[in-house]
Amino acid sequence: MLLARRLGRARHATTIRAVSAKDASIAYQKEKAVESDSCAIVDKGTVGPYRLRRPLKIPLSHRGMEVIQDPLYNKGTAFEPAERDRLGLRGLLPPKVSSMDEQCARIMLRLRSFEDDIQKHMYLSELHDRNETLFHRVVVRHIGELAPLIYTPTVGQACLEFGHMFKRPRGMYFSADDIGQMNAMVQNWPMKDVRVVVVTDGSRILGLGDLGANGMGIPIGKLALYCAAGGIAPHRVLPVVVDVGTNNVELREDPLYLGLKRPRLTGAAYYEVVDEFVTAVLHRWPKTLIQFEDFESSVAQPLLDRYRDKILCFNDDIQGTGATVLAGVLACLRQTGKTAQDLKDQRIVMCGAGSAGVGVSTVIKDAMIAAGLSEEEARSRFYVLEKEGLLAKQGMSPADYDSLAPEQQILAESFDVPTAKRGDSLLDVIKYAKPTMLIGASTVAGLFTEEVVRAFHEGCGGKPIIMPLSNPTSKCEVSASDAYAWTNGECVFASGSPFDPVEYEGTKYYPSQCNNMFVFPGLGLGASVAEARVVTDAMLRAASEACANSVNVEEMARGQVFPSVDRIRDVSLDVAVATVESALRDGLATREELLRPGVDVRAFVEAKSYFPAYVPVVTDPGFFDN
Ligand SMILES: NC(=O)c1ccc[n+]([C@@H]2O[C@H](COP(=O)([O-])OP(=O)(O)OC[C@H]3O[C@@H](n4cnc5c(N)ncnc54)[C@H](O)[C@@H]3O)[C@@H](O)[C@H]2O)c1
Ligand SMILES: O=C(O)C[C@H](O)C(=O)O
Ligand SMILES: [Mg+2]
Repeated sequence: MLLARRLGRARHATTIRAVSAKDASIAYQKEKAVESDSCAIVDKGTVGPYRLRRPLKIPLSHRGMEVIQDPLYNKGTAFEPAERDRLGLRGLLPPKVSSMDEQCARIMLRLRSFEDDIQKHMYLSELHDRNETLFHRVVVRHIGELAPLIYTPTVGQACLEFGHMFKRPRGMYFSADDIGQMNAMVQNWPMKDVRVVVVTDGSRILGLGDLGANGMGIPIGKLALYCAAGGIAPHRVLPVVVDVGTNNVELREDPLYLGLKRPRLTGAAYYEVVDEFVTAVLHRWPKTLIQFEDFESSVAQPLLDRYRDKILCFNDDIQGTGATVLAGVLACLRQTGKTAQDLKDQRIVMCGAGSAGVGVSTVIKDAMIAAGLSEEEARSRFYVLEKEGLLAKQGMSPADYDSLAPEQQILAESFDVPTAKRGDSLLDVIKYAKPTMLIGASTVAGLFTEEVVRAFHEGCGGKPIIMPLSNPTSKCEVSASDAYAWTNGECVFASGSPFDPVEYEGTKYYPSQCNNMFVFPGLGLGASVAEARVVTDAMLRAASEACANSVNVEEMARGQVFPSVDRIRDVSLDVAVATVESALRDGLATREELLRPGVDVRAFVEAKSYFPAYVPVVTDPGFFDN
């Protein structure tokens, strides 16, 4: 809490409402209804009237308390009588055997009794540490309600307070002090078949800056979505922090900080650590997908360039976000009866020239070229701003221009308003460029002021599209209620962090959430199931189109350009199938079963995706073969 106070936040009071027997009964009935309404459990072992559930094997030595204390095997009060005898659990649990419905009801009842989101986050992470199957089942059932608690925006607060709230470790830490040891260290992870690694160096955690080793909350949150939304089994995921120090002086001075208390490594020494980590991971798990997450911009693109053609990896903030925003843009065109070809007519003001701003602009620019524009024409439709105003070669010193990354140089070179110059303000750019889309990846809360939004609306000549992508909510460029009010309810609004529906002058508006959560779980599932060699732009484009097409009729009618988060599991399946099909088309899938003629890709991906359900637990010496 010390850090939270230093950063100006109030200490969280734990407020819990009392729960009665009547509340418990209502909660249980609701759980049963949710199950029959929306969760058709695919029990892959069901044959006629017999339920043959493939057992989960655990080491012979695992008995009694050890089973209860292992979150991958624990079922808590749901262990059946025969299992209680078989595993030495009799007497270690209360006599009543709970159903999963009852357990879910208990969790939700307790969760809803907390008033504070960070308390809810902690309660869920304790469940995660105690019973993974139940955690993921609750998340799958209540994803719309729980995603903002286990992921953005609450995960941002959890990272800020990580060192102070720390209870037990999850994932692995590879630090600069481990150089030379990493190949041995990976052997310490107990799971044999890791398929997805999400790694951060903690240097740019959401819009909160350098949080060092406290950034671990991000890979944990992303991988929770991989399991619940993407259908990757929990024993196949690994959250990682590569700790090369932190430039956050407050953290270095905090006695409770858990990472290396020294300035970040840079240059060759930095890349040496990341290279050793990547090599070690792939040495033990050659089929693993590595997702780079929340690396600050000066290393994000160089790391991507270093690995993208050699190993199965992607950078979520550059590529995942690019694919996601393009999906939103394609859905906006669909909303107004247009097609991808009409991308040609868009003019875009992007606030932010970091990984997200440049990644998104590059992806949309390439889509414009695919729609028929020349490279030069497509470039000229983008006005990218940074802290110092418009990023433009004109008006920039040659030295400053040379210091830009190549992707930034491309976006700074030509404009369809030729008088555009370095440092022009957002308001000026809006007035002369008359964009059709205003996107924020600046980390600056309130950047889209009333004056800016009204000028944008006036000049855009149609429905203004506003996408404030910065996370968490405290960094968002404009709130949904302000955006609707300042455009007389006419805008299409899609933000990185979620907003509740807005009532404006008697009409209800449904903001969309434009977050890479709609792409990375499905992209990762698809790339992993296909055992793809690499992640290509074509796979990302296919993922993007699948996401755009998954917005259903009701969502379209409500003005949404992204699906509701409640449907993220279905969307991820569509994205995964599109990813696999793209990999197959380009000869990049190596999974043998997928290479057979006439294979039903959707059925295959569905069959491979994890659904959290209890299966019988048996002891077996072949434990690691699961
Ligand atoms: N919604 C999503 O899916 C998603 C995905 C990735 C990133 N993001 C969010 O986008 C934000 C940016 O991420 P990043 O990695 O690019 O960060 P970054 O720190 O690398 O980049 C921020 C950029 O904003 C610019 N900036 C600062 N003040 C500005 C101002 N007043 N006007 C215009 N530009 C300004 C900076 O110069 C810099 O170029 C973060 O908040 C992140 O959480 C959202
Ligand atoms: O983590 C998110 O919510 C999206 C994105 O990856 C980000 O860094 O903001
Ligand atoms: Mg990120």
